[in-house]
Amino acid sequence: METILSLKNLDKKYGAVHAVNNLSFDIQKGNVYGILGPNGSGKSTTLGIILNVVNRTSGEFSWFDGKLSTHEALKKVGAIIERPNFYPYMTAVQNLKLICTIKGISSEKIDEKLKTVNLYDRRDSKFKTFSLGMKQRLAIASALLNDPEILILDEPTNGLDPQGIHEIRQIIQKIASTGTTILLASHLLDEVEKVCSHVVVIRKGIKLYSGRVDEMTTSNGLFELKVEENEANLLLELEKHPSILKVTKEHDIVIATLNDTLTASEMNSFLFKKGIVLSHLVKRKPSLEQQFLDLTNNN
Ligand SMILES: Nc1ncnc2c1ncn2[C@@H]1O[C@H](COP(=O)(O)OP(=O)(O)OP(=O)(O)O)[C@@H](O)[C@H]1O
Repeated sequence: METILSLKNLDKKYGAVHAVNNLSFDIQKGNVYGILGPNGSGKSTTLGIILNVVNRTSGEFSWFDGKLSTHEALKKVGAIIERPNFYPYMTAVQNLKLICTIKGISSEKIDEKLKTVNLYDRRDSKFKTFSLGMKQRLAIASALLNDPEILILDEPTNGLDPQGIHEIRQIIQKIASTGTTILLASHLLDEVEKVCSHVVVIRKGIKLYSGRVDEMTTSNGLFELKVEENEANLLLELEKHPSILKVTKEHDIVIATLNDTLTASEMNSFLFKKGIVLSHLVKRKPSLEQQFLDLTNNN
């Protein structure tokens, strides 16, 4: 697997504020990564360091297995880390042409990138007529003009309405499906869950977890159960089962949290043999939100 970016023991202090604390992780080609953390956890600072706009205090980072200097590597990176400045009285196409001229890149990809972000029909409209969501989509088009290996976005849906958020997330998924690696910073669990395959969870600059979103905890999940009669017997049998860590109640539903793997049919058949007939049985994984809270609490 090709490593696009590698961070090793990266550290950044702003005076007494330890914004990034000994942070290490790798970004592999073709995945969608989220840096997830609450406000002030060091996400923007981390992105600033790898894009050479913030100086690190210590530690290392290397692009493309260290084969290229950071300056050369950044030509293969598309990034939006601030609200971009476009000219309000120029059209979408005119703005993108100007960016191509400034960056010294060919303007032949402008139409293709406008199509990617669903702005082709509005290509000749002035920037000042665009909604916030359209402005953000034009920014993404501008970051794609050089066909980057990796697209970096800082809080890409901040300030947008639900429709705008949905559009941006769809576009990110579309870009990822063409093989472009993506790294986005977000404080929204929901966003990372919907868009990313991998996540680096940070709090106060410290990494709490990095890995696949769907393997964020080793939790075995839980069962929701209900019986029409003799609930006391159900509780008793569940408490005796070796794969069950704890038994609690939420309204009229019994929750059995697992400490080992157990399928719904195994659970059903175990209880049936004990003479217990269930009226409700659902197996659930804890939500990402719960997993995130568990991680931050445990650390
Ligand atoms: N230029 C700066 N000077 C001093 N402190 C800074 C500076 N930039 C960031 N910080 C501090 O570093 C910490 C991390 O900030 P950073 O912006 O990287 O976090 P973040 O996770 O991106 O948060 P947000 O989503 O709110 O931008 C915060 O405590 C912040 O106040």
